[in-house]
Amino acid sequence: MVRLWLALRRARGWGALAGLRARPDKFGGVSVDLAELRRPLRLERAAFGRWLRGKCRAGAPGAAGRADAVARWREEGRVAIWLRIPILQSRFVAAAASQGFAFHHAEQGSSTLTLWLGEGPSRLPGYATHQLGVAGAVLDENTGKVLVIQDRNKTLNAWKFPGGLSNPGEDIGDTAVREVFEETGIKSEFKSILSIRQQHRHPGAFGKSDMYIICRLEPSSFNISFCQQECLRCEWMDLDELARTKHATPITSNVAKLLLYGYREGFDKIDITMREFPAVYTGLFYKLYHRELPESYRNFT
Ligand SMILES: NC(=O)C1=CN([C@@H]2O[C@H](COP(=O)(O)OP(=O)(O)OC[C@H]3O[C@@H](n4cnc5c(N)ncnc54)[C@H](O)[C@@H]3O)[C@@H](O)[C@H]2O)C=CC1
Ligand SMILES: [Mg+2]
Repeated sequence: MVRLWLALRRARGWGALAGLRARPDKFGGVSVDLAELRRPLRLERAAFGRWLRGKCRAGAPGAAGRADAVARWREEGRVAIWLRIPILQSRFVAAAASQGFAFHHAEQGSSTLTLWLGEGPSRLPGYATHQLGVAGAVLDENTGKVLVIQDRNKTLNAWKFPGGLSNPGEDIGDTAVREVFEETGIKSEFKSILSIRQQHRHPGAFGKSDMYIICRLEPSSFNISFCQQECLRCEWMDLDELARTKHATPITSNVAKLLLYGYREGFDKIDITMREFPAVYTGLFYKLYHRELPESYRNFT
């Protein structure tokens, strides 16, 4: 009899759920990570579905592997369930979806699904809403020339500042400096932010919103060696000419005029500069970007 029970248990994979933990969060939800399954291959998709539905009797008391998972969390007054599923265990996604779970987000190696159990519409925060692109307006103050490119992959060959998408965890200024170097071979240093463009439903952002920041950079090398895959043309152009030409993208045109104003009247008129501070999270720092604040106001108490 015991043998039969064990055989049944093994066949259905219920034992694989033992040891799975439900971790409460400070908002009243619970998180379950299927990466914690000890023998994921032994757990059948249907068995997982039954466990979620609350029709199996697997696992130890107190563990997430006990019966009535969703119903029990609902009774306990949990407001939400976060379910992380490693990509190789993706067969469980459909089982969870049939219980009302929906995708919250996916990373390269896993997806996270959520189910809102609380009163009224879901109050769970969404995932990433924007992609970030950063360009560098590299101005050689000695010659009044600015570095411009034409993209190889665009139908309209308009002049623009070199730039591209930010990598995860990358500072705005670092993206500008890196992209400028990769696309043109020019080395530069971050000075300030000049403009921020927000565009919703951007076709190049998979229909999401796009933030496009243009930074003012100071060059430390001048010999162009541009990337043949990404750029059609690249040159140092008179800032006056860029501000006047019709062959520039509208954003480039506007920012060229702003940069010209700063070049003539003083960059303090246009710069959004950066200061770094320790974050409340131990060991981390953040960067604060704002217009120049006089010393007397910085120390204002
Ligand atoms: N007004 C302006 O001056 C313009 C501003 N932007 C902004 O610049 C930022 C993006 O800059 P980019 O130079 O485009 O990024 P980027 O410099 O990071 O280059 C993107 C690379 O990905 C490749 N790529 C894109 N989609 C692809 C696909 N489906 N398959 C294969 N390869 C693909 C491209 O060919 C390119 O090599 C965005 O924020 C955008 O809004 C873009 C164009 C013009
Ligand atoms: Mg680019």
